[in-house]
Amino acid sequence: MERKGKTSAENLLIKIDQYLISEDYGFVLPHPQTELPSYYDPWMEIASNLSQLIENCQLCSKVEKMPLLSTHALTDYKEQRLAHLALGFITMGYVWQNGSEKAQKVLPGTLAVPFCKLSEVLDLPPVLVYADCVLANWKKKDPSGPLSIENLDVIFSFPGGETSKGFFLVSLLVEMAAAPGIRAIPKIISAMLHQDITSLENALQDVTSSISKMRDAFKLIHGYVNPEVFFNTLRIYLSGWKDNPLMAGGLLYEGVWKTPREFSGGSAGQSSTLQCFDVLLGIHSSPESDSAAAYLQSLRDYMPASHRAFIQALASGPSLRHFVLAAGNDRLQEAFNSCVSALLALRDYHIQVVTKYITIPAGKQKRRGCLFHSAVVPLPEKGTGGTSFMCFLKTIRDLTKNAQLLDI
Ligand code: HEM
Ligand SMILES: Nc1ccc(Cl)cc1-c1cn[nH]n1
Repeated sequence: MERKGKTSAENLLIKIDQYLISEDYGFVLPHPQTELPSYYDPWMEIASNLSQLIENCQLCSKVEKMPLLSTHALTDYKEQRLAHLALGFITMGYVWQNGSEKAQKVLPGTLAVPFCKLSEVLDLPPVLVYADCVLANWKKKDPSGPLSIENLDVIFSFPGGETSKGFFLVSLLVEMAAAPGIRAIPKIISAMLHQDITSLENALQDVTSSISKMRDAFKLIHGYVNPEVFFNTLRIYLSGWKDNPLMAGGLLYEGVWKTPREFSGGSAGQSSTLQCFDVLLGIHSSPESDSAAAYLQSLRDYMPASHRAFIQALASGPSLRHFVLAAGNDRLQEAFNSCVSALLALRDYHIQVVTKYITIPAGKQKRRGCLFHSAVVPLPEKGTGGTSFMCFLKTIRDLTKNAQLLDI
């Protein structure tokens, strides 16, 4: 998709579908494939019945009896994304089926070998990523119906039933709300290159409106995700094995690598949407000096390669911040600051949600005196009860706040 000899700005003016970004769906995979050729039935049967197999303690034996399948028949991109999604769900289910304190440390070769081969083809890590369980894990119930949560379903889910489904579908609707903002980005680049202030102002208003609609979609979380089920069940299955005290050294991928390998768990920090808007607005643009920014930047390795390339092209293009500052135009600066304010409001709202869905249930669990381990988000208490992930979120929030352009 990158054309040699073109500047990154000109590359961005290539239609975004060259980066496998949809005009209508943004980074969401449009109309994901829901079936694989029957040769892959052993994978699809397990992934489609994961919760029941875990509940009946049958997952281990099913995986270990799985035939070693070749990935060669997976030639179409949407087939490959569905297969990575299915193997990702099976892998998380297999590792965490006995709870976070009794993680399986070895992934059987019948799963590890095809998962790693397919991950290499897609340039994704061999772990369930956000692009799997949110962006490629959806279908309409009634194909002629609306893109509403009532008419959407997931392809695969974890234990935690409706909460698992709701968490992925609410995230999907947040991503879909971003589409108008993402398709405004090439218009912004073009307006800067052509010194077109009016078009730039209009495109920035599209970004603001889109981010506001993301927050509206986010509010659905309260009606579809239960805090206790999220905290005690779903969160565990999204856990990774990087810097995870419960899986020191990571997971051994049998038949692939001789030593265990570390990979992070699923996180919306892997969302190309939020990282795009951060780069566009020049938020936390110094990973060398800011560990939170460095952590987020490291998660780009967990994004589809073409989406990662789009963010990199955006980051190496003309600075919107500098353009707006140099223009010395009040209305343009207001339009820029409205984008930042909308993103700040989204992050503030997110922190409120995290308090309801993690901090409060964690406090209840502590008061119940349970041995407390968190896998998906290590929750070491820090000083005055400030946890590392909450400090991380507030750092990113504050970096967003500081991105406002001061009055001319
Ligand atoms: C029950 C709901 C949610 C909880 C408990 C939650 C929790 C967290 C936690 C603990 C982190 C920091 C650690 C990490 O990276 O995993 C985080 C990061 C993040 N979450 Fe969520 N989250 C929730 C829903 C969402 C949704 C629906 C979105 C948007 C689709 C989202 C977007 C993000 C982003 C973009 C980050 C990276 C930090 C940032 O850019 O601000 N979260 N979330
Ligand atoms: N919304 C999400 C959906 C899926 C997965 Cl795997 C993670 C998240 C998330 C949210 N915040 N941090 N991670």
